[in-house]
Formats: sequence, structure tokens, C-alpha cells
Amino acid sequence: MFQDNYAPQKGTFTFTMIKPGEENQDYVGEILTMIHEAGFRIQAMKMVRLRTKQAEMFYRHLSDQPFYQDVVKYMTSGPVIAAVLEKENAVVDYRKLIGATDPTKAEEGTIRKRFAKSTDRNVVHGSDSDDNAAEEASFFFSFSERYNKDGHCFFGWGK
Ligand SMILES: Nc1ncnc2c1ncn2[C@@H]1O[C@H](COP(=O)(O)OP(=O)(O)OP(=O)(O)O)[C@@H](O)[C@H]1O
Repeated sequence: MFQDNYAPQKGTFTFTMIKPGEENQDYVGEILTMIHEAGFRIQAMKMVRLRTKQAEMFYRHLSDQPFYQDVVKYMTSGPVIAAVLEKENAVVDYRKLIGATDPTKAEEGTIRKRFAKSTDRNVVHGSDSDDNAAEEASFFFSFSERYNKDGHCFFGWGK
């Protein structure tokens, strides 16, 4: 019953969050359309409000930065939409789609260029490596919450 070929292969998916805020919730439909039109398929998605400890854990790589507590406060200020996105070369292609961390430096046609007002409220998160995509996807989703294109849930990681 548990077939290995249901396992997600590293390099074929990334993890994203649409960050909190009324303005970002207004853009959800358009952001998902951009994601879809760029060729990503949604394997899993949920709306969830992070607790402080969870946000601290998720952004622990920034813990020595002066803006760390502001990021944690912002990321816990309302619900985020978390999703696992499937595509060949997903991590690199999704970072291209979202654009630079600072939206003033983001290229035309990117999500941050279109919707983000500032670096500290830059609308979306995207994993920056395959290992982080795997860790972040499993931070939010259990295997039974992720589905392949045939509608079968994943039971483990890649062979
Ligand atoms: N100089 C800064 N001032 C304020 N907030 C910042 C600054 N740099 C980064 N941040 C916030 O911390 C988040 C994580 O920073 P990181 O360096 O990991 O950038 P990123 O990988 O582009 O963003 P994300 O992890 O959200 O995809 C940024 O998205 C932004 O919200």
C-alpha cells in the first residue's frame, strides 16, 4: 500500500508562505495565479497562525540580526498561507518568481516587485535551498497532507 514512488524528490519542490497582513490577503488570488502561470503545482496548502516559538524557530538563522524580533512579531501578527509547490528546479525558479528580498531591487514581473511595499513586509517567503525546502515543508505539513499529481499522498522522502 505504501509505495516508494509517492515520495517527493528533492529538487522538485519548494516551500512558500504568503506573509500576514490585510494587504497581503487582498493579493492572495493574484499571487496564486502568478504561481500557477509560472508552472508550479500546489502539493499542499493551509492557512495557519504561527506561535512565537514557531516563528522564532523558522527564522532562527536571523537570530543575531537586529530585526529578528520584528520579523517574529510580524510573522505572528496574523495568519500565513503556507504551501508546497512542485516544479522541476522549483527552489531556483521560485526565488526568481518572488524577486529580491528588498522589493525596490526586485525585477519587473516578480511577486515582490508587484505587491511588496518594503523589505520587512515583502509579501512572500521562498525556500533558498533544497534542504531548507524539505525542512520547511515538513515544519508545516505531515506526509499525509501532501499530494502528488495523481492525488496520492506522500509517505516518505525521496529514494
Ligand atoms: N534589513 C532588513 N530589515 C528588516 N527586515 C529584514 C531585513 N532583511 C531581511 N528582513 C526580513 O527577514 C526575512 C528573512 O530574511 P532573509 O535574509 O532570509 O531573506 P529572504 O530569504 O529573501 O526572505 P524569506 O526568508 O522571507 O524568503 C525577509 O524576508 C524580511 O522580511
